[in-house]
Amino acid sequence: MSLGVAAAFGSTGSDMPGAVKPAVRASGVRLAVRDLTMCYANGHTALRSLNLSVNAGEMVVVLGSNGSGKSTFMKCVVGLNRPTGGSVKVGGRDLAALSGEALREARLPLALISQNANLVKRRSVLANVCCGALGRHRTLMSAFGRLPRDEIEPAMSYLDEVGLLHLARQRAGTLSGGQAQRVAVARALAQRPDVLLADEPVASLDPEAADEVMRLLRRLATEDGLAVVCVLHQPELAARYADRLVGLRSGLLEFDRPASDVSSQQIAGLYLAEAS
Ligand SMILES: Nc1ncnc2c1ncn2[C@@H]1O[C@H](COP(=O)(O)OP(=O)(O)OP(=O)(O)O)[C@@H](O)[C@H]1O
Repeated sequence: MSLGVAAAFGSTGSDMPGAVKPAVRASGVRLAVRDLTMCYANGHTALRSLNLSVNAGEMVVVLGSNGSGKSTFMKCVVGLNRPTGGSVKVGGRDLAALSGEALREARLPLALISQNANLVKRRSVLANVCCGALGRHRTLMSAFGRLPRDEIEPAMSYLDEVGLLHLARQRAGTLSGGQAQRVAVARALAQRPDVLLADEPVASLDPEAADEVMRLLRRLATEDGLAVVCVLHQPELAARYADRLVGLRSGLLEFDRPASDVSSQQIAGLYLAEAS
């Protein structure tokens, strides 16, 4: 808990009631994808027997050209697409085998950040972050328009975590693109996930803002023990921040290796091969 949050609550920090410090997660596999296959209704197979494991504290970046299956992969993992084969295990439960309330509950440890921050522009930054907690408090949906009181203090600490505590009371519609994306990260943290999925989180950001968001994701993996899976179209950012690079081509896993072992030729080949 930073002095900033402590000051906002007139406290010295650790003695604050209900203070939330992001827990450093125990090590171990957080996401285990086995033989993941997705064949769309039109007969197009977008993923072919994909295998991927992500540990706590690890940051994996998925690369691949347009149409290689990156978004399909993310949607299958988070349960927005029902895979036609394979398993997606989170916390020991196979999301691919669940539906309805059981799926909703089982995917609570997963948080997704998209290309657009999708904030409610007319509401405050703080209110937007609190919204991330709604999945854990379903009855709060009925109190729409009011901040869940118990979640305000943690939300402030998540804002502090992304370096935007000073903007807590500002309307979300006034933020820059980079700030909005960092608020989206704070909103994801309010969900208290074990696995953070980021689908092209820097696509609409300038290089400086993109770097800031990537640094943040890296820190959440290293310091808070989150398992981070990020889809990027910027190989140079991927090489700079990821522990592992995963290359997709036509729905197939082309490589899954430590970032330092992947050559620029291999990355270039990923895109050239897809085009041919
Ligand atoms: N709902 C759908 N029905 C049929 N085919 C689909 C559907 N969604 C995606 N596809 C196809 O599946 C393949 C993979 O698409 P996907 O969106 O996962 O690729 P991507 O790697 O995320 O691409 P991009 O980098 O352009 O976002 C593409 O050929 C796409 O046309």
